Amino acid sequence: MSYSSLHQFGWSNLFMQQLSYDELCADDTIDNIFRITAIHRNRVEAMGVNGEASIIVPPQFQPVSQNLAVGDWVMAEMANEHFRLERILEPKNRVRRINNGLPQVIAANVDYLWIITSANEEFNVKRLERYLALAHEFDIVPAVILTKTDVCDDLDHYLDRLRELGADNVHALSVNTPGTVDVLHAYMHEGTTIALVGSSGVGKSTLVNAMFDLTLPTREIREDDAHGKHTTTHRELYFAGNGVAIIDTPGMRELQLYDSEQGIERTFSSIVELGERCRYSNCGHDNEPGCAIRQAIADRVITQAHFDNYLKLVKEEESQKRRSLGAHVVKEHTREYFKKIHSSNKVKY
Ligand SMILES: Nc1nc2c(ncn2[C@@H]2O[C@H](COP(=O)(O)OP(=O)(O)OP(=O)(O)O)[C@@H](O)[C@H]2O)c(=O)[nH]1
Ligand SMILES: [Zn+2]
Repeated sequence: MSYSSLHQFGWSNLFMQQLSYDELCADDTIDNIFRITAIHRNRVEAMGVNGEASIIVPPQFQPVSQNLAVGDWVMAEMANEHFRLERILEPKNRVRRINNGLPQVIAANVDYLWIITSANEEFNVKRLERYLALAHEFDIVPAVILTKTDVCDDLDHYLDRLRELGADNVHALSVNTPGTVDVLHAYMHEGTTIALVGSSGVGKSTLVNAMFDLTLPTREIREDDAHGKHTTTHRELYFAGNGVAIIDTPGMRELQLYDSEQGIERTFSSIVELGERCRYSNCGHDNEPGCAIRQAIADRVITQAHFDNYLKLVKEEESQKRRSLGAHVVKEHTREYFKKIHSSNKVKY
């Protein structure tokens, strides 16, 4: 079996180069390489060249939710007829969030984030901005996909709002309008990993089923745990026939931003740039004279809602930092943050 047979699951040189010379020489190394498809309390489900396997996670990698995510590449050894996790390969990226005050990893090695929204009352620019910030923070290429354009009376309204987002990849389509989904083929090459986000009912499953050789099963799988009790678990990564991996996790839907300062800056780059032009370096963008942000809102260059959402995300980011790092660090962080916004750092008259 050659390593190229792992490409369909997303294997690349990034992982290959983490193997030692001895590992590369050994014939059976490839049988011990897996990509995680589901996470449980003490074990993970994974895909390898010989098919699916269940891998026991020993104590040094616990708690599983903080150390491993769907999409991770791992190495495991067979012991007593069970695979045991030995090593986690350094990922290309990892999506994190805070859950009950603790950082949790929810997905790893993601190439594209398909941010799905529908052309109806579900549509919400603030939510889209939040998802864009998430993608930027974790180095994932975002694509905003507007669905259900076939049942919408005023498509221009939605297209205008999308334009205001300033995102690079924006697509409007409907599974009922032949040809409109074809633009998405540009994202679908062998070895690519696409994660889906979007509210319930926007058409995520419908789109995946239309685009891929794959039927998304019902999300909840009943199974027996070690004590014979029923637990509900989630399968979260699927491989489509064309070698594309799809990540669809509840965690992504409940996302809160974590350590997302850079993502916020990139998503709201126009606001950050405007802030540098305020007359006073410590401008609170409230009623100060010479505030470039207030002026831009008055001139309709940016909307009040866009600025409010920016402030909300900055505040959310700070309160999460406070919870996870302690108040002292947040104070320092906030100072640095605003220093950066006012990097020109001089008062202009
Ligand atoms: N008219 C129209 N209906 C669509 C389109 N895409 C999806 N739908 C319908 O929207 C409803 C919800 O679609 P789903 O694919 O189940 O939505 P989802 O985002 O996967 O929802 P969850 O699984 O709850 O997260 C279904 O009744 C679909 O038939 C579309 O392009 N046009
Ligand atoms: Zn200002």
